Amino acid sequence: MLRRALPRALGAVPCPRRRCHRPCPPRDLAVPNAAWSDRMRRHYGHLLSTATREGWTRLPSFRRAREHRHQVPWLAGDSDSDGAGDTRLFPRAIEGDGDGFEFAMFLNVPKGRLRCLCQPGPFLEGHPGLAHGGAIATLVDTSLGTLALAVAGRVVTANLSIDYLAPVPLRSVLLLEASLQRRQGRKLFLGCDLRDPDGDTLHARATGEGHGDRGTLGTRGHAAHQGHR
Ligand SMILES: CCCCCCCCCCCC(=O)SCCNC(=O)CCNC(=O)[C@H](O)C(C)(C)COP(=O)(O)OP(=O)(O)OC[C@H]1O[C@@H](n2cnc3c(N)ncnc32)[C@H](O)[C@@H]1OP(=O)(O)O
Repeated sequence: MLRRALPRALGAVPCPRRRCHRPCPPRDLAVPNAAWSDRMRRHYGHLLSTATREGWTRLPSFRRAREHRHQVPWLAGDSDSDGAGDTRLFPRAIEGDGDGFEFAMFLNVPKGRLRCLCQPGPFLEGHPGLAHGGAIATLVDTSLGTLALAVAGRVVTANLSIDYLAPVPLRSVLLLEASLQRRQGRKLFLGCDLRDPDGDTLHARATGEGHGDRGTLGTRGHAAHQGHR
């Protein structure tokens, strides 16, 4: 008891690495939690109702890449070498609700589009009170990567270019709208805008290039995402 009370009395903060090692079923993290702001919840509700009406798919999101294998069998690479290790999908590496990336993605494969609603948390700080450019790049890469995987199967990011146009305050709400622009052989060209969904602010604009394995750019991703909601 003294061991717990003493650090508290000395003002110690809880360790941010709150890691759970107990075996438990994968938890879908792309749903509202107590750390989501009212704005985040409102936009999520709107996207969800639009999704149902207009044929978009809400993507579940898990802590580990392996937990996505039923959706995206080619996501985790060719090796099982990480099988026994304690790995995390990078944007899900921060465990406290609201501390890192809170996001939910909606996909429309026939239209070649993806929307990612996001609330960057306080552990993504760059300049005081603002999101780090690398955190924004992570959001962009994850969104473009997810869209590329969905439409084309096994793809890796070959190139990413981001124009940072306006700073992103921590805990703000952002809407990233991504689209597949064109295909050229094994190459996919994608782009996205990152905006304040309630205002005029365009925070970032990015383009990315995904490259597929020889012979894999086809309709595998499309088939894998059919009927997944
Ligand atoms: C629901 C899901 C939830 C889960 C969602 C999780 C989503 C996660 C998404 C994460 C995405 C990532 O971070 S992926 C990780 C980061 N990316 C990587 O590690 C990729 C590492 N790089 C590579 O593997 C390779 O370099 C490739 C595949 C990109 C290229 O290899 P290659 O195909 O053998 O290359 P090569 O024959 O030399 O060149 C082929 C053509 O590509 C061009 N080319 C080669 N490299 C590049 C380049 N970097 N940028 C532009 N163009 C390039 C060449 O000029 C040539 O053009 P031409 O002469 O034909 O015109």
